[in-house]
Amino acid sequence: MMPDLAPPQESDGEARLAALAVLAQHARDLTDAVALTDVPERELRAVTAELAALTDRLGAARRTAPAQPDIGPDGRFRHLGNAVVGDTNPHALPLVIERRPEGGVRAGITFRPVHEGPPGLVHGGVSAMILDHLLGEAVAASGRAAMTGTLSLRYRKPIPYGTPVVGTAAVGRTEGRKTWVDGMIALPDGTPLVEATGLFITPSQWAEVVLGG
Ligand SMILES: CCCCC/C=C\C/C=C\C/C=C\C/C=C\CCCC(=O)SCCNC(=O)CCNC(=O)[C@H](O)C(C)(C)COP(=O)(O)OP(=O)(O)OC[C@H]1O[C@@H](n2cnc3c(N)ncnc32)[C@H](O)[C@@H]1OP(=O)(O)O
Repeated sequence: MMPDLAPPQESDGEARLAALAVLAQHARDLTDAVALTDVPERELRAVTAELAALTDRLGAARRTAPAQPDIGPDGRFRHLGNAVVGDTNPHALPLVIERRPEGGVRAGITFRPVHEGPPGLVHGGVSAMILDHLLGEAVAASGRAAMTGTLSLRYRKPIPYGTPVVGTAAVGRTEGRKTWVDGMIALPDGTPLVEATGLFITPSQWAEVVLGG
């Protein structure tokens, strides 16, 4: 059995979810502003007090988990609370993933200063997270659903933040519940920056629905 999609919470009207997505975007902008601010200490303390009050207001009604996967108004699977693609998750870039007509997936990515690893460059763990997700989406685009079993990365060149790069992934081969997937993050001219290969496993409990037995 596949995990059931969560029944929508009564308060999850589309207008509220759209408002939450706007709030999440402001929270992303806030994290960038925090990472880059150079205002004096007194101003930092004043902003901190205002933020603490806002955190309390949002916490007045609090769930135990972010938005769970559901089917959006366009009839497509979505996961608004996901750390990579979730519109209502401030941690998400959020990545917008297209399915390519020739197979596989593609996403334009612009990393931000909050993704800093080596000075001035993107953290390798952040690019690994993005590639993990892209590989998983390529598996889903091929008509399967699976979890990462192994993920192997080759960091060829550092990724600059602030400049657009491109992520791609496509399924290589399948064998029973196993799906091998390759992907990369590259410059727009195709120069590879990080290459990934992963083995994704369809959990035995999902196999009947996903693979027909
Ligand atoms: C993640 C999606 C959730 C949403 C689901 C709903 C709908 C899906 C639709 C769309 C989704 C769209 C996009 C998804 C996007 C992103 C994906 C993000 C991916 C992640 O971020 S996901 C988190 C990290 N991931 C884990 O948290 C996995 C933890 N783990 C487990 O949950 C189990 O461990 C599991 C399921 C891996 C296997 O469990 P199992 O019981 O089903 O399989 P079993 O043990 O029977 O092994 C069968 C054969 O696979 C081999 N095998 C097993 N495990 C292996 C491994 N790790 N490496 C190499 N080979 C392995 C065995 O050696 C055997 O091989 P053999 O048959 O040859 O002997």
